[in-house]
Amino acid sequence: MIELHGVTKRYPDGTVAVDDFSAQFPPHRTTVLLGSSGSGKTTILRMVNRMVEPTSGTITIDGEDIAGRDPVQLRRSIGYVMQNGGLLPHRSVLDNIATVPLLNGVDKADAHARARELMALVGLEEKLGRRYPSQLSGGQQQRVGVARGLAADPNILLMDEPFGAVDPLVRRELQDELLRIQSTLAKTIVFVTHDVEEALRLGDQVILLAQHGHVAQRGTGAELLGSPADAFVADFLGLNRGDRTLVERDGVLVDEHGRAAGVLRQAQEPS
Ligand SMILES: Nc1ncnc2c1ncn2[C@@H]1O[C@H](COP(=O)(O)OP(=O)(O)OP(=O)(O)O)[C@@H](O)[C@H]1O
Repeated sequence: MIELHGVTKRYPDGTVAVDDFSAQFPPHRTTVLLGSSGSGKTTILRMVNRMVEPTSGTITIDGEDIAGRDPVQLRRSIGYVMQNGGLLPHRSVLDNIATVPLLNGVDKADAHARARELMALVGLEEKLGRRYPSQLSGGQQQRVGVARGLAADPNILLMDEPFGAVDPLVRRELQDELLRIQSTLAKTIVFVTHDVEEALRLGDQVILLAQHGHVAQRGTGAELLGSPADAFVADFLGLNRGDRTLVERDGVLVDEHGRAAGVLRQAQEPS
């Protein structure tokens, strides 16, 4: 369990990105931080692996305050996937995936063998392993990013708008792939997005943020849709927008004409 208690981040220029944020990210579940640009999602995510240090407040992982952990060791123990993959341009796909195991001292042959397994897991053909990132499509690069995040077999995977830069069809494929992977690996995932549909599809828990990391509402997607806390939440979720009223029916979002407008993630036990 990842727990944040009264966490505030004030950047050196005085910007209060996150103000008194508290939350729990339960194990083996996907928590989505949903919010518009500048609401503090990335800052919250990066405080979990100490890429950003909180100004005040406490973050614990399984009850242990991470302020007492070695930051480099902590960072390497947590998977991190960022928008555009964040791949190293002059390293092959295999080397990119193997980055953290290699840093951890795993020998190259073993690290590459593991990288090849992960390529299969995320749906990449083995022959792509010798290519450089620029020789891949955007969707393939994102798959490499996911494989790299999983390479050290972390319990926790932080994902920062990982599918934001690809077209809607590929985005949907990548979401499906993540759901499939998560149904077997059952990692503790924290996933940042500003896309409502993506949040509803992927999140076991959705935390909708207003500015400064203020929690507008948290719950399952169905809870947010079924009883939005206020006008901001309803508006953000696209409920009651003009002539469009979306309701949830058996896990599917439908409009007033009964047309499907999206799919909700069903809470399920990982197998
Ligand atoms: N290094 C920094 N120095 C100063 N201000 C920062 C820094 N990083 C982020 N901010 C500010 O903190 C606030 C929250 O930013 P953050 O990137 O956490 O939001 P976000 O919700 O992830 O946004 P986006 O979806 O655009 O990535 C914004 O006002 C941003 O300008």
